[in-house]
Amino acid sequence: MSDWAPPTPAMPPPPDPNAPAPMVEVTNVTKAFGDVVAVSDVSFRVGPGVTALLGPNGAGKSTLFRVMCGLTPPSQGTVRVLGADARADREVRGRIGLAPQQDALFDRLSAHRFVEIAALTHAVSEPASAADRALELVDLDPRVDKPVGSYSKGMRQRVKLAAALVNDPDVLILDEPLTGLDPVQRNRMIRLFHDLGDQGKCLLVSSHVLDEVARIGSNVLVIAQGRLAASGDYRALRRLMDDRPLRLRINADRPRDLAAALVGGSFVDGVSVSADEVIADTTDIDRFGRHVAAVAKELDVRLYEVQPTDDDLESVFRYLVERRR
Ligand SMILES: Nc1ncnc2c1ncn2[C@@H]1O[C@H](COP(=O)(O)OP(=O)(O)OP(=O)(O)O)[C@@H](O)[C@H]1O
Repeated sequence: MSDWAPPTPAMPPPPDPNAPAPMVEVTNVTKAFGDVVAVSDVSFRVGPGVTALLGPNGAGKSTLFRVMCGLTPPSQGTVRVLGADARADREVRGRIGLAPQQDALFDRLSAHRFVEIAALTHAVSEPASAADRALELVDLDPRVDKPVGSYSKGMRQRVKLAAALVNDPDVLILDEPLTGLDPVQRNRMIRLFHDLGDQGKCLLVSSHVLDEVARIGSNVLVIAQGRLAASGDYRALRRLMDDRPLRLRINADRPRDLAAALVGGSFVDGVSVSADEVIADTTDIDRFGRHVAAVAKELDVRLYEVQPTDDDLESVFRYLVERRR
């Protein structure tokens, strides 16, 4: 998954015989809760390194992660982690580390005890020293004996990550691990992800923040409304997003005159007008902006504001989902 790839169709493409074996392989996975389809026909493969799973709240990221870890069965489709079905294969389950989104820590325990318990559940030998090492990896002092209930949000995130790391897993599934971290902690954490990826581990890291994703990893899976909306290299994805149609709101003193002059003009895909504004669609924002300014000058129309109406992340996701249909 190093280059831009169109979204995976219902049938995944045949595997490249020269590609390394995927560490996680999700094939046509659907997960429904009654009438709610949380994940819909998602397919992808990932290998070693860091892959970001980007999607707005409610997109299905946590559900997909839970299915991948074998915590809940898919309604349809298959998941293979390290070549096996995590639900059926105990050994493989032990090679997956999950840091869930929920802040499910036992508040009265110390961080060390919490992580040590995680080590015990994985039957790690010498759980106390494994907990020391995992806490040190995430920059927490294992000797601190305070209850985790007194920790900051960022520290609690790191305790969860230490618990996920304690059995030295090959596959790490991290659900919104950067939430609540300050910029310094965030940078350290991202560096740690890359170090682990460089060691050959497979990390899947979810986020709903587009700009954060660029730093998490160059490989990105975008999930929206339960579907895989796009996958591939972050820069290609960003270009695709930048090329998407934009809807602009133009406030001017004579909107009707301006709209009439814009209809059919260069870089204008559509125009509508109301009492006090023009709404215009374009796929070339820079040239469109220059065109509007030139037209307004020619007509002696006063421009107050030219603003995207839908330049938010939700619209990006909508666009990506719609172009798949
Ligand atoms: N156990 C469940 N029962 C019913 N519906 C569920 C269940 N778990 C998730 N859903 C629904 O599935 C959809 C996807 O939720 P999910 O938590 O996977 O999304 P997400 O991308 O992780 O978002 P968030 O970051 O807000 O948790 C949502 O509509 C959610 O309400």
